Formats: sequence, structure tokens, C-alpha cells
Amino acid sequence: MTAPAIRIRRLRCRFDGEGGPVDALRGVDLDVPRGAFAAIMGPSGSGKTTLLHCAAGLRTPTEGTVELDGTDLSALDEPRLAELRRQRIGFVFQQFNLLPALTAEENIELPLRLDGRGPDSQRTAALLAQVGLAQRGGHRPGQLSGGQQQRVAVARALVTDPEVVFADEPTGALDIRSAREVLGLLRHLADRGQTIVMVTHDPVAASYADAVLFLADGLVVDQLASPAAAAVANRMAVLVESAERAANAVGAR
Ligand SMILES: Nc1ncnc2c1ncn2[C@@H]1O[C@H](COP(=O)(O)OP(=O)(O)OP(=O)(O)O)[C@@H](O)[C@H]1O
Repeated sequence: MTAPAIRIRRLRCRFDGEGGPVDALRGVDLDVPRGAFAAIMGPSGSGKTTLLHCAAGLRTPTEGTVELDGTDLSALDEPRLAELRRQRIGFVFQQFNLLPALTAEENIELPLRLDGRGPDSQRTAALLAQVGLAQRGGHRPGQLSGGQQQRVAVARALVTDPEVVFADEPTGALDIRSAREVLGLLRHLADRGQTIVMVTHDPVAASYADAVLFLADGLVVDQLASPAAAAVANRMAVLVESAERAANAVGAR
């Protein structure tokens, strides 16, 4: 049996908050098979971003393990971890994070340059075509719509042919139509074998994934396979209500 793209075991992450320690993750187990599109949802503060950052090697967990295609991230020193992030992981951010002075082509090629590799103009052109922007390579981010900028960011995340693309609220800054375009693109990439892990607050966005993982208070509390948006919204409503009840109970003490 081949290793899953991501294998997480007993993951804990504790922060030193102003009011004392905060347990953002309290023992998360998770497998993401290769070529799967997984969505992570949960009430505000449930640990979604912390989980994404630990899985992507951006944050060192307090306890537990993260394996990327069999590589244990905790066994790597910081230079090797940075190399793994550059070569084996793609990241898509809510605010696109494109460099405004660079063209779409130059933004897409940036991860290769940062890794000491020369750009490959054929690959850049193929990626631009794949995200539906074949004619826009010479445009700067300011000359593109939000949806087009996010599609450039997706192409940039793919340029190193990463094992996993992590997306943190990739449609959070987009209008409905652009959001659907970006989600359709992510779905298409997953159908072609790209592993994707996406944090989202939007049940419709989650419905594009193969499975949704629900977090509450630092724990995985539920999963839905082949999720329909209405079922995701119902599950989230219950989780948000119980998180609010718990917060009120703490406040009343
Ligand atoms: N750097 C930090 N220092 C202290 N506490 C933190 C830090 N980062 C996150 N936390 C706390 O850890 C918990 C989980 O945060 P996290 O950002 O992972 O949640 P989230 O589910 O992504 O929330 P949201 O949906 O609001 O973005 C929260 O209680 C948060 O306040």
C-alpha cells in the first residue's frame, strides 16, 4: 500500500496566549490520500489554520507527527524543512499574495527562482493555459480581476509540481462567480491527481471537495464524504451553536 500524501498522528499545538496557554490542536489524526481534495471546516478558533500550518511545515507542533508522502517533517532541520516547503508544497492564500511589480508569468516562475532553478517558459505557458489565462501572462496583478489573480496564484502554487497544495480560504476575497471559477479549477486539478487541502468557511466551497473534515475546539469531530453544501451547512450550524454555548458557559463562570 502506498503512503497517503499526508499522514497526521496525535497532533497537538499549544500557544502561549495572553491569558495562559491555548491548546489550538488537542490530538488530531488525519490521512489525506494522494489525489484527494480535502476541505477543513470548523467554527472560528477551532484550529483550522493551525492544522494547515503544521501540515505544511510552517509551524512546528508541540507533539505528534506530520508525514508528507512518508517524510516525517519533525525529522528535518529548518534548512531541509524550508527546502521541502519550496519543492514539495504549494500554498494558495486568501489575499493571493502576488508581487505587484511582477507580471503574471514572473509571479508564477518565482518559486523556481527562489529554489535556484531557472524558469521554464513552456511550463509557465502551459500553467497559464491550465488556469484559463493564456493571454494574460504579461499582465501585472493590478491589471487582473481578483479571480484572475487567484488563478495566477494557483498556477504559482503548481509550478514546482508539489505533492500537496494547501489553500487557506482561497475564495474568501472573491465574488461568487470568481469563487466558483477558482473552486472549479481546484476540482479539475484534483481530478487530474493533485492532492489539495483547503480551509474554508463556505459550505458551497467545501462541496467541491471529496471529503470535509470538521474541527471543533482543536479536535476532529466529524467527516463527510462527497459532501453536499446543505449537509455541510447543517453540520456547521450545530458546531457553531455548541461552540457559542461553550463560550457563553465559560463567560458566565
Ligand atoms: N500565535 C498564536 N498565539 C496565541 N494563540 C494563538 C495563536 N494562533 C492561534 N491561536 C489560538 O489558537 C486557537 C486556534 O486558532 P486558529 O487560527 O488555528 O483557528 P481557526 O479555526 O483557523 O480560526 P478562524 O476561523 O477564526 O481563522 C484560537 O484560540 C487562537 O486564538
